[in-house]
Amino acid sequence: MKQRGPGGDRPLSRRPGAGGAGRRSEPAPARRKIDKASANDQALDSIIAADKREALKLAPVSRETEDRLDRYIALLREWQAKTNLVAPSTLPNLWTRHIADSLQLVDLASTARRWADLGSGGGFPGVVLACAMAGRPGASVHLVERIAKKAAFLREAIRVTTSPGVVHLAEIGDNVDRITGPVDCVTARALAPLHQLIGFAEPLMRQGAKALFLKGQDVEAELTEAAKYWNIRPQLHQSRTGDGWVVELTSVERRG
Ligand SMILES: C[S@@+](CC[C@H](N)C(=O)[O-])C[C@H]1O[C@@H](n2cnc3c(N)ncnc32)[C@H](O)[C@@H]1O
Repeated sequence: MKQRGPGGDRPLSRRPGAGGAGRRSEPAPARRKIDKASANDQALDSIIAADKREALKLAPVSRETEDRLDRYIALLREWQAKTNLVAPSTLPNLWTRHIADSLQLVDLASTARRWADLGSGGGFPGVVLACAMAGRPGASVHLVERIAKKAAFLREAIRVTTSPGVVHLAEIGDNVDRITGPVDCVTARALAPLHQLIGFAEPLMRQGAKALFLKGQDVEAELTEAAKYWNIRPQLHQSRTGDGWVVELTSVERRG
């Protein structure tokens, strides 16, 4: 029986580009697209691998933690295709920009085992901290996020990394004082201006938590604003991964 090309009655072997004997065929457009996409994926893979080497120089981790972080990044890249978890422009620098940025907090609270990360989004710093805390006795990382899709991603990330995270799909204001048991350290990145972050974290800080907030270059202006509402004695740590700062607070008191 003769094969028919789609939408016509000419034999397939006679279609233009079908590659008759002695004639070099051009790849069909769909195939060309796939080849280009996979070349792009491979280029991105090697950029990310180089960035990972840089990141692990800035923030070294154990082999076990690295394995967990690899699984997390693989999942994030898979989900990123359908859900915006990080700014697409930061994908080549996932490890330095997001992973190392988050890991630097571990050294600033070396005895902390129980953490709460507010507004976790795609998991920075919360999932990274959970990966780093895995295997430590008594470790837990609470991740608070109000968008259901992101909370679903965070749950999956905690599952695939087998790390001690607890995801709360909730508004911070409604949830933060319902986190059971005391927390040693409360964190947030790219969530809100400092004076609001302090308001979010205050219930946990009253119970003894210290706060580590990842902030950008305009930290001085945010501190000036925060000082209108709060008595604070901030300690500033220059970020290991860029121009930003980590603001450390061990106590806060509402003014007047
Ligand atoms: C800009 S993203 C930053 C995410 C992550 N911390 C990071 O640095 O990549 C802020 C996240 O906080 C969440 N968020 C903002 N306000 C919140 C609130 N009041 N309660 C819970 N989640 C909140 C948003 O849904 C979003 O996912």
